Amino acid sequence: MLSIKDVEAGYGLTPVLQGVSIEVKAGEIVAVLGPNGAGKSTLLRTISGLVAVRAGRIELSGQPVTGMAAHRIARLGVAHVIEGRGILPNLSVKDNLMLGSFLRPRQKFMKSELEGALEQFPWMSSRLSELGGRLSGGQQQMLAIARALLGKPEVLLLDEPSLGLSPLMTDELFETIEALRSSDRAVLIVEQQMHRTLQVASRGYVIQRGKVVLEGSAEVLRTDGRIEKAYMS
Ligand SMILES: Nc1ncnc2c1ncn2[C@@H]1O[C@H](COP(=O)(O)OP(=O)(O)OP(=O)(O)O)[C@@H](O)[C@H]1O
Repeated sequence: MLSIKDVEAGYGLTPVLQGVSIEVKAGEIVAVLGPNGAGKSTLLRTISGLVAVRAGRIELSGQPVTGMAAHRIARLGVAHVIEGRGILPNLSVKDNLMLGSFLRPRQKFMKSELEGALEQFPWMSSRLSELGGRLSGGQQQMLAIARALLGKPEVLLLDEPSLGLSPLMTDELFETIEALRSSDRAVLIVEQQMHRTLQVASRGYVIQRGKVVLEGSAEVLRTDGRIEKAYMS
């Protein structure tokens, strides 16, 4: 579904990703872990076209998207829930949700789609007319995810969704993420909460200084002491 091969990317003169290769198949939740500044967010930004690819290639369901503009990549089915939620605080919850369907201009925003989203996030039903900015941090994060899902993405990129959430909201968020597993969607999640993430992911990659230093099944990574080392050094 999503294939990243030998990708290099960075900002100005600073190289960040240095030959990163990652695969995410449909139906998988794959974790990207690693210390602060390793390049995890840069990896997601490179996939969604917000940061330019300097070398290597990115394919989406076999189609090359390397160097494509971000809006085209989004249209091909990549939804990026950026770090820090990114909802529009002055729009209602419903309007925020409706923005999720803008990628499919020829289709009307179906009532049934909204109902589908609300089934997944039942608490939203009673808050549809409230301003997004009045929701708690965790609820805003769920709203950002619900909005991304309304675009019916093939690939969902989640950047540190638990950042700043209370332990209770974090529990709820991880339950939501686990429920995102579906046979036709690939999810790539960047998280600091290593153990929690490896409970919902099937596989993971550990990035250190812009390189993949460890990869494997979540089960193996959970018990691999090298993962802690990668965080320390
Ligand atoms: N917009 C930017 N301009 C210049 N350098 C940047 C920019 N964004 C990130 N960097 C640098 O790129 C490197 C990788 O940052 P990135 O945010 O991808 O790391 P990360 O692994 O996601 O870490 P964190 O968990 O702290 O967000 C860091 O050295 C960071 O300072």
